[in-house]
Amino acid sequence: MGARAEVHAHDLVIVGGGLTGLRAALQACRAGVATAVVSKVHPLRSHSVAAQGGINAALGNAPGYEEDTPEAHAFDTVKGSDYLADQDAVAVMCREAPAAVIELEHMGVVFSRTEEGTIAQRPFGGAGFPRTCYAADRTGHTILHTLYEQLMAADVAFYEEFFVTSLVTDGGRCTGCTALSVPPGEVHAFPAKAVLLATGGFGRLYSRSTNALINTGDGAALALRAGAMLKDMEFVQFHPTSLAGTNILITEGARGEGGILLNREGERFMARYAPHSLDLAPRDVVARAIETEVAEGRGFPGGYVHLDLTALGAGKIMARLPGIRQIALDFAGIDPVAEPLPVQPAQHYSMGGIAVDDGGRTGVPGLYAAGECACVSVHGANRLGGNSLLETVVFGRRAADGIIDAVNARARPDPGPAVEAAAADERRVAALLGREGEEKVPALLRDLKETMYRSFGIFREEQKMQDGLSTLTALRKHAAGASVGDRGRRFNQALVNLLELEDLLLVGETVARGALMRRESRGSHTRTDFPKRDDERYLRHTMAGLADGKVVISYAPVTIGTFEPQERVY
Ligand SMILES: Cc1cc2nc3c(=O)[nH]c(=O)nc-3n(C[C@H](O)[C@H](O)[C@H](O)COP(=O)(O)OP(=O)(O)OC[C@H]3O[C@@H](n4cnc5c(N)ncnc54)[C@H](O)[C@@H]3O)c2cc1C
Repeated sequence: MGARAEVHAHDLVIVGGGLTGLRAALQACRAGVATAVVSKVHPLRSHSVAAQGGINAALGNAPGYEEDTPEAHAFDTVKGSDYLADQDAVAVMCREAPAAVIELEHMGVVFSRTEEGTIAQRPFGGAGFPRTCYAADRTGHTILHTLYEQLMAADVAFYEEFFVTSLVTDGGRCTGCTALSVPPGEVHAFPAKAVLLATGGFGRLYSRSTNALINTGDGAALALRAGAMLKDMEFVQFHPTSLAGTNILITEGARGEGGILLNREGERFMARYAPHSLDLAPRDVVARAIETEVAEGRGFPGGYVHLDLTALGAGKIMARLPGIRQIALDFAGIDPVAEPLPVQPAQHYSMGGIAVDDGGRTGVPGLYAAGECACVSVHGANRLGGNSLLETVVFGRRAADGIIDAVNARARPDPGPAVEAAAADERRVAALLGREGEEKVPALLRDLKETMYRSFGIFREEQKMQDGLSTLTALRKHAAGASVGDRGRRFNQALVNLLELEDLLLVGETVARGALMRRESRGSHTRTDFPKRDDERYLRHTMAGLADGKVVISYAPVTIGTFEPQERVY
């Protein structure tokens, strides 16, 4: 080592090759912006590929539900968010949804069809209409492959297996990033006029998660260290139905198609929690209900309830939920055509993220963010299923549109600061590889995840959270001396895991501090010691920033539009 870092200069560097990153890249390339996509895995292995149930748009294609509108979609979204979403951002997303879905169809996404041949739509939780467009139960896979195909014909540079380690700032402006090329184990410099973070969520902060192993909140940590703010980090979604034990997702589409939840007594218990919406209440409501059934002894030993799809029949399951059937067969040895599935809640989605406006701008000039790593605030305290895929394509495109204008007006930055940052990260990598500490990364990671699940899970309470925060502080100290084990440079996954652990610890602290300071229950943030929503004190966004290396919490107003906050009843 010691040689000068390799330098890759572009107008725009997009960090992340999921749906957000690819949709943004397509837009930027088509406008002639020299664009790079940097991703720690091959883009088609991005977590978006696992999305199952569908993408929302008020197309009104379901027979009998033709009167669906973007306004109805916006209302459901705002109510689902427990009124914490910014209503101007929600209006943008819902208004642009039909065109975004039709655009995907025109690119080649093979959506499932109605009898009439239009895009089929299924009911999803918290939605007043069947609004979720789907490709069986492989919607993310289908869309991601289509966007990737489109990009094969565009002039974009892909850097795969590059782990972004730092954002570069020069005079307060973001002028690129540095990334560890994992195969040789070298840090490269990426000077750029703009950087768009599209790094996905931080699900792997929790011991029970439906997320891919790569979802470690790197983007949020990078942004925070570069001076950007994070927003509403305490709002973490737990999906009600993951396969018990493995926590692989069983899509909400399974209930949308008619699946029902039963406790050990064979009771359709959702009738007690959401008498009108039943199994299709929003996720926060259903996850709490399952957790309560289990806690009160009406679950099955091992902590789960049943999701019964048998009434759907083999034909419907094969046509609409083939992936779910295969998952159940492969990972539980159960055929849902004949038997109910054991399900339990698991962490699923990060509502909070890097604070941005509806053009993806963070507070740091030149730095943008979109998709699950960002918080434009369309999900508030609880996301509705099907709205995340929508967010990726709508706000991925919008961020790119803003960036195109911005980069066209600027000259390329001096690459010097990026080169210096790469050299600094190279020294850091060498130091990490040389550490002799006793602490091992896998054990620290396990403690962190279990702490988060125990202290900042579905039900939260002051003392448990204080204990959790103390453990996080201790874990940060231990991690500062942890050794990597493998000292080699090539494909050093243990090194990547240590870098991810550092990011998760920082992100975890923002979740913890936000949760402790929000003394109310709203959406996914349920405090047993403060069970009511408190609009007077907490109808506001939690903002987390870094000052002298410490997480500092402040608050920002919520944008209310036509929908006045009301009690949520389902
Ligand atoms: C199992 C499952 C099913 C889902 N189903 C649905 C659904 O049906 N409908 C719906 O609306 N939502 C669904 N969601 C949510 C939705 O899939 C995600 O929110 C969305 O796909 C996120 O897309 P993204 O582009 O923002 O991030 P991702 O797809 O997670 O992509 C992140 C990218 O960032 C890269 N990256 C991260 N860190 C770094 C780093 N340090 N350096 C370089 N690259 C980095 C990764 O390599 C990856 O390419 C589901 C989620 C799960 C877990």
